[in-house]
Amino acid sequence: MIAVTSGKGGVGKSTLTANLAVALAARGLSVGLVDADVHGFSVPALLGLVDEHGTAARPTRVDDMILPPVAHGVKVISIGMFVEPTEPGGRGSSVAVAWRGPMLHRTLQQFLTDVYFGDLDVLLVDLPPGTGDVAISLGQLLPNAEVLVVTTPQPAAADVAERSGLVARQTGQTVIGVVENMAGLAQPDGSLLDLFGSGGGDEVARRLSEGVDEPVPVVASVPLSVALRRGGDDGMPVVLAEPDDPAARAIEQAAAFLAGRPRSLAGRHLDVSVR
Ligand SMILES: Nc1ncnc2c1ncn2[C@@H]1O[C@H](COP(=O)(O)OP(=O)(O)OP(=O)(O)O)[C@@H](O)[C@H]1O
Repeated sequence: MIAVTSGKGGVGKSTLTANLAVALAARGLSVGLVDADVHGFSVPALLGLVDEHGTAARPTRVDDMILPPVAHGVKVISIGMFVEPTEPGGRGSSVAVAWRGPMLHRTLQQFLTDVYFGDLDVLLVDLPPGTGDVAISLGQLLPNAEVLVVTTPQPAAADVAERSGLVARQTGQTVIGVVENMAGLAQPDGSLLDLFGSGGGDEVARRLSEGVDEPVPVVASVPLSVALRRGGDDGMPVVLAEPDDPAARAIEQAAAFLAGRPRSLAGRHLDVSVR
């Protein structure tokens, strides 16, 4: 169980989580993905699970069980699969979900207990940005989760990203790595354009390594990439659509790190602590 978090929105957390899930599935792992970004769910669209009307694929119900749709080998569940889009032709996330803490907590709990994922090697959870209700709920529901922190290279973003890692740690979760996204864009002349500065990933990793036994590494630095953005818009993740793109390679590096960790949810109950 790996939760992906970020200090603030728009840093590419959902895009990276979707690509990581697909990259892990392509390695032959059995992968589930929970889109817990209930206010800004975008995972169904990123994985091509939204039709031309903006309606996300529906899970199948069998008695009390919810069977998640499968996209590119990944079993996916999202709040976007349970609501109607407000704008025809929207991408699903235009639905305003104005839920407060207890409702979010119950939804997350239901996603983790009633959705039948079968035997999984990895379950990725896309958290909403920040340190709010859902992050804390997840910490309570899944105290054993491991956490990846996504940040941009901007040094100013390091504070909020660090805080999201610290909140995870306070609820007993383990921060296993930092992914830097939106790093330098390669120019035709070979130089790098550091649109969002540089060093943010290293800085967050350094701070989160303070006072813990195992240092927190930067597991990948993913450059700005038109192909990555396009893959998200098309519902065809860049790791499949354009695997030689530098962003796809960086995501593969993060996937290799995750795949190499000793983990198996196979045959294990998810260890959800219901309160
Ligand atoms: N490396 C990148 N290069 C170019 N565009 C990117 C990159 N990473 C993400 N993007 C684009 O940035 C936008 C925000 O990405 P995304 O929705 O994944 O962010 P997020 O952190 O999940 O945001 P939120 O949590 O607020 O929903 C998207 O349009 C996505 O295509």
